[in-house]
Amino acid sequence: MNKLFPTKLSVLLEGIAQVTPALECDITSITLDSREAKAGTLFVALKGTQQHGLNYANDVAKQGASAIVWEKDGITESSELNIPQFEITNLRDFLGEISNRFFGSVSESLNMIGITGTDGKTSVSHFIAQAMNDSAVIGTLGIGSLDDLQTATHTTPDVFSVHESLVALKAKNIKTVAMEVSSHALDQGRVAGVAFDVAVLTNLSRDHLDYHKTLEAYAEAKEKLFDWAGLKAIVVNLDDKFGRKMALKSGGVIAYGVGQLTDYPEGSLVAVNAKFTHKGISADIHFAGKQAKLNASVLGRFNLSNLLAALGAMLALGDSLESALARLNHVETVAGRMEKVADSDVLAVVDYAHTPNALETVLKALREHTENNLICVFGCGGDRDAGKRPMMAQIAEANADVVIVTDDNPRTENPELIMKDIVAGFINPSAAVIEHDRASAISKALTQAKRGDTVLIAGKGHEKVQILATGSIPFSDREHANKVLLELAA
Ligand SMILES: CC(=O)N[C@H]1[C@@H](OP(=O)(O)OP(=O)(O)OC[C@H]2O[C@@H](n3ccc(=O)[nH]c3=O)[C@H](O)[C@@H]2O)O[C@H](CO)[C@@H](O)[C@@H]1O[C@H](C)C(=O)N[C@@H](C)C(=O)N[C@H](CCC(=O)O)C(=O)O
Ligand SMILES: Nc1ncnc2c1ncn2[C@@H]1O[C@H](COP(=O)(O)OP(=O)(O)OP(=O)(O)O)[C@@H](O)[C@H]1O
Ligand SMILES: N[C@H](CCC[C@H](N)C(=O)O)C(=O)O
Ligand SMILES: [Mg+2]
Repeated sequence: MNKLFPTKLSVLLEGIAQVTPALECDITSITLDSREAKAGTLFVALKGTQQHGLNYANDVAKQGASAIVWEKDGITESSELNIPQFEITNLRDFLGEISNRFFGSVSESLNMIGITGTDGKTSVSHFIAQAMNDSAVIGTLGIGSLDDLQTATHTTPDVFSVHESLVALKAKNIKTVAMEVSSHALDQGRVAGVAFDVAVLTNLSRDHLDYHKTLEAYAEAKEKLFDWAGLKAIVVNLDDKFGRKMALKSGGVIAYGVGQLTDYPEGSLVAVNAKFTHKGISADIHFAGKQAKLNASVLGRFNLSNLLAALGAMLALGDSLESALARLNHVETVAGRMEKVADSDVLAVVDYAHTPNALETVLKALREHTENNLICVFGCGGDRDAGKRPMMAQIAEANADVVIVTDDNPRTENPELIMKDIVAGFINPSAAVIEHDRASAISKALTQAKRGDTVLIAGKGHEKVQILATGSIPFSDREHANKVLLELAA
């Protein structure tokens, strides 16, 4: 970010590193990425999972950067440079402070809702943003108010981009930010220094073990959000084991669930008499002795849980049950989440289920909307947790009548080997159809579907590209399915 008024290096690093008058300079931008460094930049070199940012010290110096701070982690010395450089032990611990000094602690003047959980973060954040005035999201589908979303490369951007985005949102008169906080982000300090008011947990199940290695480490990363300094409230899912654990935290807990009122502690946010039709979801909502009606036109049992999470966050920020529900009742399907493709005799749904839990939840939810056969097209991403591949196969086999396995962003991995991992999970591998080409797989599913059947196209949701080792090629599940359905109808 380029600032009109620079910050002195000594101010940015006060108490973190000694900046002598000889080393003093004006900082006008700050980055973790050497490629963005230029005159006036403070380059913050961290040790990552692949390499150390300090490898790029010479580059940033040549690019005219003003100073470097580097994380002293396994590296004992850097090369001679013509710009000031400071080695700092535990540099990651200071990222929040540095961000707030540079960007001006803007999150303190916003209603900040942090949403974490394995599945449902995007859905909950978008439900909140649809229902609240002057709101914005930061997450998988982009950054900004919903009518002005700027695409993002990550669910949670790096720490300086997060703070920079908050400054931009504040300048656009945004008052509430519903922000997805991934486990990677919590582990890497990408939300350091953000003053969250409300922390929301949707659920916790298996994902990202390529990165976190164990479920315990994954859960520990998620838990950080519920111990955040300054939180006013936490909103947690009592239908989830980890949610029940988080509900034991002290202070301002809004705990939600779907079922009978008597199943939950007094004062919980509970949806009873839930009904699911092809038009949507209805339920009676109880909270702290009050009752109101929910009537929303989104599909899938799990979305009732997501709506409760959104409602809980709105209540935590001071909304009344009646007024929050009046607005939540108008929410629309979130792009690529349980999204009906087109009106036809066949219910074709595009959904972003890319974890075992999501796939099972979505297949079970769709079974409630299906008269005859449930056909499932899915694949698994390359360069991502390989352990979930056989699990997803097992779930597809158990919950769908027909399974077609296809490619889903193989990235740098060999699609044949990803397929092999998936197929290993089937009890009866010969019953599954293998079709690497995603367009052909979707065509096969829709062509064989008959009236009363449902086709689930899982894994890529809103995505507009297929990521291959050779680069990305344009591909949209929704567009392709729509085209096939139109051809079949002609
Ligand atoms: C595993 C992971 O999360 N990696 C992220 C992390 O990289 P890293 O710290 O391991 O960095 P590295 O590649 O070892 O490089 C070390 C340092 O050198 C710097 N560098 C690197 C190259 C260069 O030319 N110049 C340079 O300065 C990097 O900025 C970094 O600070 O920090 C980088 C900069 O912020 C991220 O781009 C990168 O995301 C990678 C590409 C990624 O794929 N991340 C995914 C798994 C991810 O973050 N997903 C989550 C969750 C998704 C969800 O479930 O919703 C997300 O929030 O999106
Ligand atoms: N509450 C839920 N419980 C179980 N599965 C869910 C829930 N909400 C959504 N899903 C499933 O997860 C998929 C992804 O939903 P969503 O994009 O909201 O999650 P996310 O947590 O943001 O995912 P990502 O980690 O990719 O950012 C949905 O398409 C659906 O299949
Ligand atoms: N945010 C998730 C998205 C996965 C989407 C799926 N299509 C895949 O590529 O695995 C991740 O980065 O793990
Ligand atoms: Mg998301």
